[in-house]
Amino acid sequence: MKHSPLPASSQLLRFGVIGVVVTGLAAGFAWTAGWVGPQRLSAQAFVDRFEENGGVHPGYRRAHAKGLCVSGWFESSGAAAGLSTAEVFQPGRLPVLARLSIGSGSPHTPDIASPVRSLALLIEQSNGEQWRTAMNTPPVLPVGTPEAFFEQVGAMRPDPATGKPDPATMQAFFAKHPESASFLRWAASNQPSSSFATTRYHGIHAFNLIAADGSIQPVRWALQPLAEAEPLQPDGDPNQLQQEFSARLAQQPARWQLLLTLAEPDDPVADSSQAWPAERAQLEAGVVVIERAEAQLGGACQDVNFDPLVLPSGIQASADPILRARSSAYAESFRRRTREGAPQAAAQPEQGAKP
Ligand code: HEM
Repeated sequence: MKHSPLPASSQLLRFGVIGVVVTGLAAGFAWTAGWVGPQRLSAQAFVDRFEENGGVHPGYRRAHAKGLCVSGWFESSGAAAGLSTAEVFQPGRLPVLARLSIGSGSPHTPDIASPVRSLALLIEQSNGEQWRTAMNTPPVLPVGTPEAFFEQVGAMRPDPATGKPDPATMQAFFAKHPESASFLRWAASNQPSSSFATTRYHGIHAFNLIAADGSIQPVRWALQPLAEAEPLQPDGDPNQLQQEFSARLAQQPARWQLLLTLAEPDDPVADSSQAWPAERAQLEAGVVVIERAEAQLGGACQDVNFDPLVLPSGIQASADPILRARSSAYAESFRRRTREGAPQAAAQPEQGAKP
């Protein structure tokens, strides 16, 4: 059956909502200590703003609050071994701890109410180093700086009368930020699939791969699902995606190809709102295989901070300022939720599937 697309205006509003809840910002290492920059943005201010929009849910992540712990392995093809000394790119298999989530800041949001789905990975190397990466469905961000992102979070504050962001405020924000054109084109055409397992996830930022001779190759990474996608058919279950994923795993593992897109010299590597030309070369670096799932409360991913700056040698952060801002905001969210303590699973029946 053909899936009828949402009108572009609805798509934009929904993505804007999630973008706000999903992201946030800060700026560089100074964020962890407090304030930085002329606007005096801080990780604390960002997380406060998420809480203003999504509410305070003690013990939960302040963004992507609802999720499922999953695990499996990464089978590297070795195709990227010449570009990076990281063990993760040498041929072989490494264990993966991961988390599937939706973008909302509330753990009570119905799965399909969020157009942004996410997959966060922690790949453990045998030398103890880890590669952590938290990926989302959009290939680019609406804006390219922490300050603009902070503004976006503010623009998305729910209107008390409707419980939703004000469409006029959203439109005004995007009009003020023409760099959001690439994101808006994607949002208008994206059609959600029926499963976390058939969703493509993007790392969005550029990272530098460092080869044995010291040469540097900027890349962006994405996980391309290996199972065929079907259109989303709402079934009324608020935990529809979690239930579907757990049922799917009982039959077969979920698999994604890790794709590395290689930048050419003039491609923007410090601005995540800018797409790279579609013809850029890609490498198939390996396959992520997920074979187990468990509820996040008490699960192995509960107390993990998927900080995107936790990288093994052979992979380095680019100069993208949002990447550094994320690191500090995640730490602030982690501090708050672990200080509060984990919610009890029995008291949170709406939290999600119990695989
Ligand atoms: C400045 C921009 C951003 C800010 C401030 C921000 C903030 C946050 C915060 C506070 C959390 C909760 C962390 C925790 O308690 O462990 C979070 C989770 C997450 N963010 Fe972001 N985010 C930003 C951008 C992004 C981007 C660009 C992506 C995708 C590339 C992304 C993907 C995720 C994912 C997947 C999670 C859930 C990770 C998990 O499962 O634990 N975020 N974000």
